[in-house]
Amino acid sequence: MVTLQLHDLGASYGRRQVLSGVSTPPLSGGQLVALLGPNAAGKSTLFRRIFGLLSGSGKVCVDGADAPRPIAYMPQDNGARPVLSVYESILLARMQGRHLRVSAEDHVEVDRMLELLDIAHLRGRNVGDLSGGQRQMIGAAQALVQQPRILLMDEPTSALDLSRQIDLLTLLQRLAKEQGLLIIVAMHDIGHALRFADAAMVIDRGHMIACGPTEEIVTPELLRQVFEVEARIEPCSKGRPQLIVEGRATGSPAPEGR
Ligand SMILES: Nc1ncnc2c1ncn2[C@@H]1O[C@H](COP(=O)(O)OP(=O)(O)OP(=O)(O)O)[C@@H](O)[C@H]1O
Repeated sequence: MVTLQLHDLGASYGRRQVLSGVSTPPLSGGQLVALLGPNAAGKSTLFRRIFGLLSGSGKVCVDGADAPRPIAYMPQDNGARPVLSVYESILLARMQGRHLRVSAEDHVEVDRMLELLDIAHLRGRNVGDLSGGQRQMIGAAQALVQQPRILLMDEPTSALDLSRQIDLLTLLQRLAKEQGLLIIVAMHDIGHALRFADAAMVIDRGHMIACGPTEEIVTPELLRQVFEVEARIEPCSKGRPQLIVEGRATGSPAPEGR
């Protein structure tokens, strides 16, 4: 089973230090982890640092990953070329870091991904002509088709309607369990984190505040301190934890720089 552990990670843009001292316990495959934090906390920067797009201090340790590209990254903005068809853009993502010739298996995998994400009807469309939500689904397909052991997804549901948000997070939860993947999803919807994520990592102003089982980490105190809201967590009629937000915490003006 794959494991990922972060040791004292730092990252800067020019002279501006954005992440520092970010460490985690070993995070093993088979789970969906929510990466939580307010705007500008450093979530995207942490993904770029783990994926190797940014250098910096500290170490990213990956064990037991036997895939051609062990880590895949779905950025917030899908960089797919607008002139390519959906099929071509997913195939191109599949070929990154692999052999040069497209095999029958590569085509089978692209078709499988189109079915899995329920986007087969878009296969011939130009990426540039798609809606924001449709493009987001293509981004998810581009990441999954690489068959990584670790998947970093930056707000993959932000443009999706509610039923598609649930469908995608349910699918990711299932893939993590069935295939032993470690899937880390940056998200702003703490209710979704409570419902779908086995564990949560919370960062604020570039520092790791907490990392562990979601229900232990996401508490009213943390929501007040980090997210500046008064909220309760109660079981819904099906027994699942549910977030009830009362309002903004009083006496806690947003810190500068956010
Ligand atoms: N390319 C860049 N150059 C300079 N500063 C950057 C760059 N990208 C991000 N930053 C800064 O780094 C800090 C962290 O940004 P980052 O995008 O990692 O936050 P985030 O937690 O993903 O935010 P959000 O939830 O708003 O997407 C912010 O202050 C941001 O302005």
